[in-house]
Amino acid sequence: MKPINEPESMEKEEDSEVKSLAEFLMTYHSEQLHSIVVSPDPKLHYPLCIDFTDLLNENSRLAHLVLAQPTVYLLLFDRAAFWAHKIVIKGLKFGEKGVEKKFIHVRINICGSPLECPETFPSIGRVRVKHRGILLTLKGTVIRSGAIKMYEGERMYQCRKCKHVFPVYPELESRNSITLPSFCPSQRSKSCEGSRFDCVDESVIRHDYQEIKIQESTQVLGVGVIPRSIPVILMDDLVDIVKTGGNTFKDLFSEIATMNFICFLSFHIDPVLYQKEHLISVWMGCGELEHYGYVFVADDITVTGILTAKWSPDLKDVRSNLDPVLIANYVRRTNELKANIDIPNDVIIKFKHFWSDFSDTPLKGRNAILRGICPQIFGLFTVKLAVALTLIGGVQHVDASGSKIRGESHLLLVGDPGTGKSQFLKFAAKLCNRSVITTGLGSTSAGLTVTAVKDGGEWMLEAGALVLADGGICCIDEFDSMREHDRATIHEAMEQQTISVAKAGLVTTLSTRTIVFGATNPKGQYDPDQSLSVNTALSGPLLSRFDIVLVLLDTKNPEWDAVVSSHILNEGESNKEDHDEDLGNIWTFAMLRRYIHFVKGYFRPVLTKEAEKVISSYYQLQRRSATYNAARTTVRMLESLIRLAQAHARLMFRNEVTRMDAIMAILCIESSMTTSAIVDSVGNSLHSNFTETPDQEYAKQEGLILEKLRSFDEFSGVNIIEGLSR
Ligand SMILES: Nc1ncnc2c1ncn2[C@@H]1O[C@H](COP(=O)(O)OP(=O)(O)OP(=O)(O)O)[C@@H](O)[C@H]1O
Ligand SMILES: [Zn+2]
Repeated sequence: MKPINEPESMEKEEDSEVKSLAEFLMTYHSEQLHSIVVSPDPKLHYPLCIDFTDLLNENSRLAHLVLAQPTVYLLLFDRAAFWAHKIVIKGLKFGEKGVEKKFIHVRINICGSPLECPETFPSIGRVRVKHRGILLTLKGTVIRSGAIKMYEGERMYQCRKCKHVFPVYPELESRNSITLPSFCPSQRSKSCEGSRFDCVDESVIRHDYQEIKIQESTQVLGVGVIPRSIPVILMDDLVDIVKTGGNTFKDLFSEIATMNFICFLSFHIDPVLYQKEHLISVWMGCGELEHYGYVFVADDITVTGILTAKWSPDLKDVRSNLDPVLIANYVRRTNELKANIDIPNDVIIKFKHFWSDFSDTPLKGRNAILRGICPQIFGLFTVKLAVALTLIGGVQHVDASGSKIRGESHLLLVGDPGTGKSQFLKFAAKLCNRSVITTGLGSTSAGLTVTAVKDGGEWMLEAGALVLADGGICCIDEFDSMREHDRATIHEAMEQQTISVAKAGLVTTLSTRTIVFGATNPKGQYDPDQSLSVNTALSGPLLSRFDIVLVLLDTKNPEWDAVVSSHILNEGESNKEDHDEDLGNIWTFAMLRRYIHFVKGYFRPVLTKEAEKVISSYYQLQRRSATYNAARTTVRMLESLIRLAQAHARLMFRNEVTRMDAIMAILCIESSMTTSAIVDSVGNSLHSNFTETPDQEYAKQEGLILEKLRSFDEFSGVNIIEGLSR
């Protein structure tokens, strides 16, 4: 049985389009064709990726036809690829073995082409009927992934009268029904008029099939706009290409297949056993998955495909709708791309020059950077330092017992209304390349963590804010308003950075390597005599997951009010406080974003002995001091001190954690304690301001802290953090 792509003969078919497309492929993609030809397996579906820009340059007429009539021209392109690979087989060098393939799919990458325009690249919420049938590109985060199924695609029919054989394609819109032509499509000179056709045995082509759902990123929406989502159909080599709460299933299955596990990966409710070389849907409890180190990430993807529509399933008492759906032709995962904010060399040289200018007054240089954080907010030095350290974070490592200690810090602002919390949340979200801004209740039904939803009779997992922000930051306003079920799962999400799910038969583990930046108002009037738990209605264990908790009390402070009001009123003239203008010009938002990204990726600071001694003494002092707050003086505090000290070293553009970094980490923790153990001046972070001589100020603070630690006899004691900070 010749495969569907096989034109009877290029000459007879007079199919000049196929010929031109085949020539284009031979010119631009001979290596891909060659590697397809020498691959051994004739039954697999092979992708052949082309750049739309090349096609546009080579043959703009054809490029526009592919854009306007992709349903026809993508099929012609596949036939052209099939034809071209046969030519390559004929042209193989002596001794090279080529295997004829049945399925080659041309995949169109529009990246960098003029197609990246609103017309052909709208946001998901702007998709309309006018986009139906053209080659469309959408961008979003994978929030759901359905079971992997088999789909009966094209098949051959034969005319009873003239024996002409022709392909018939099922229509997705009408639930893959087959519509036969009313008359024989044979184009022989004498038309046949036949109207009765038989399906040719064994001619049905079956495809791997998977349905996912992508949601537009909340970052590109205005505040309060509901993120839209759209189903996407993946077929053949595109199945499993994205991860949503699931590693690339292929690696997972091939590993399990070799282990001959017959269990069912809980994503697929209807276990379907494919042949070994395809996929074995397998049961697998999350324990085993986690045991094999499979934790999961929601992918940001760009999908190019054909927009069509599909009737929703017939469900009792539920109206059937014609839902838009995108049939994917090409999928590009962009999280890795997004992760690499481009930092040209000349910018790195600027960073180095900046620090060489401040080699004598390093904290003055640091404060110039901190002033770039939320410049519209006056003062709040402690908050700006905490935001910077939280965004930069520490170094993830594995401790002596083999468990992973997170590198990401978490920050909570507890403040009266109007103290600038939301401004900091929004600014921090913009500084990160991957961020989700939400409220404690969560902006979708999935809330903060994850939820199981029934879609077309099939259970799926829908990722919540923390899963969608994996690898970035999740800014949560009204943190205390989260749902009960989120309160339970967020503990694991913030510390172990995973969410174990066991809902509706779905058992898996999702990854949440996310910075959590929360903001909440105190419960009623903040009572300094009460613990943080009482003032925030957040449990001690949940509070202990935050490296820093800053309290912003709008206590009446006349000179502070005068300074802030004059700052706000003069905002129009100069957006900078009175300090060196050119410093403000260096640390623009873009430079700050690049700096944070650079120091986070470039430095892996290790604690010096001095820093270890200061941190371990402070921790032991805390454990013994009368005012210590049990909920916050746990080993977690020790890990926080190390993370913050490492983050401060990175902020200072250094690869080792000095005593200064350790003391800065202590000052941050002290600010969190509200009732400080050793530094009296902290407490209400709202009125912390930048000083003109930070280096001199620091020398005083350092003396004070070391004095307290020295008086504490453990200062020369056993160093308890040896090995913690590797
Ligand atoms: N120190 C400050 N300097 C300049 N502007 C400030 C300062 N503090 C607050 N503001 C201004 O007050 C307004 C309120 O800020 P914001 O909305 O962030 O407060 P909030 O703490 O989030 O309030 P709520 O708790 O009600 O959400 C903003 O316009 C902000 O710019
Ligand atoms: Zn016929």
